[in-house]
Amino acid sequence: MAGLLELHDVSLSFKGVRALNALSFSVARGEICALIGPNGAGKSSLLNVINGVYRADSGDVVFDGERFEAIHPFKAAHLGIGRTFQHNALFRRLTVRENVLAGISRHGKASFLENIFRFGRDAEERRDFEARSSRIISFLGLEPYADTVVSTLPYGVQKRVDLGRALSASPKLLLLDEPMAGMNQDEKRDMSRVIAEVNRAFGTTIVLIEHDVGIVLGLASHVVVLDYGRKVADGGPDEIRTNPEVISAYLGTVH
Ligand SMILES: Nc1ncnc2c1ncn2[C@@H]1O[C@H](COP(=O)(O)OP(=O)(O)OP(=O)(O)O)[C@@H](O)[C@H]1O
Repeated sequence: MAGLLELHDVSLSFKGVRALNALSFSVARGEICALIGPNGAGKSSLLNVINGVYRADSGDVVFDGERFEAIHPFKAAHLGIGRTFQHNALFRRLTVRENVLAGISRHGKASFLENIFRFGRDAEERRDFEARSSRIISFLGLEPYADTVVSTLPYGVQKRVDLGRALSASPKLLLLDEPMAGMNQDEKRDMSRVIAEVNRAFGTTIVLIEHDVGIVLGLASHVVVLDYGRKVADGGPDEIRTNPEVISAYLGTVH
């Protein structure tokens, strides 16, 4: 069966630096796929090609049966590709609820400001958005912070808010760029549990970048290992865990 996301021979260079080199793999509907590999391997560049921030030099991307060589990020979002960034894409002076509402509003008739400040054309739509944002906030365990300004929250909580913002648009595919970066082990375990719950409860297909291999092998059902823009391994966590080349080159000792 065709994957929700398929990459065919995707290459991308920056002034002679090959960020992605004829990369092909497929992400099945409903799976959690982790991208791992050393710094500079091409992981973020790949997410940027998938959601249209970068245009591949060659190759193509097929998302949900639709093939594209280049896509605008707004179109990607409209097709159902959601995204978080290494550095959160949050409105730092707005509250958690307002940030989640902002993610939803992008897909509505009323403007973001109309929804935030509760004026505007479509009261029914606004009530629906507010109910959806409350459900997401509750699902992510963010209720205690719902009316708190984002910039005052601990980093780990902000990462969860960013996940809520991306989730609010009900994406089919969620791209998470280092959702656990800068977290301690307890925060990572919490975030990992939340990501698994999102995947299970909403059936959202997830592609994530994470450096902590222990966390990745416990969370992902599919792991793609990159180095210098090339794919060096592609399989289930057990396959990756026991791949001698992967262990010696990228993972070190895995427990
Ligand atoms: N906008 C850019 N301009 C120039 N070079 C870039 C740009 N983005 C990425 N690169 C280069 O492309 C290569 C792949 O970078 P990329 O950020 O995709 O790797 P990564 O695996 O995400 O690394 P990290 O784990 O450090 O985030 C690197 O050599 C990087 O320097």
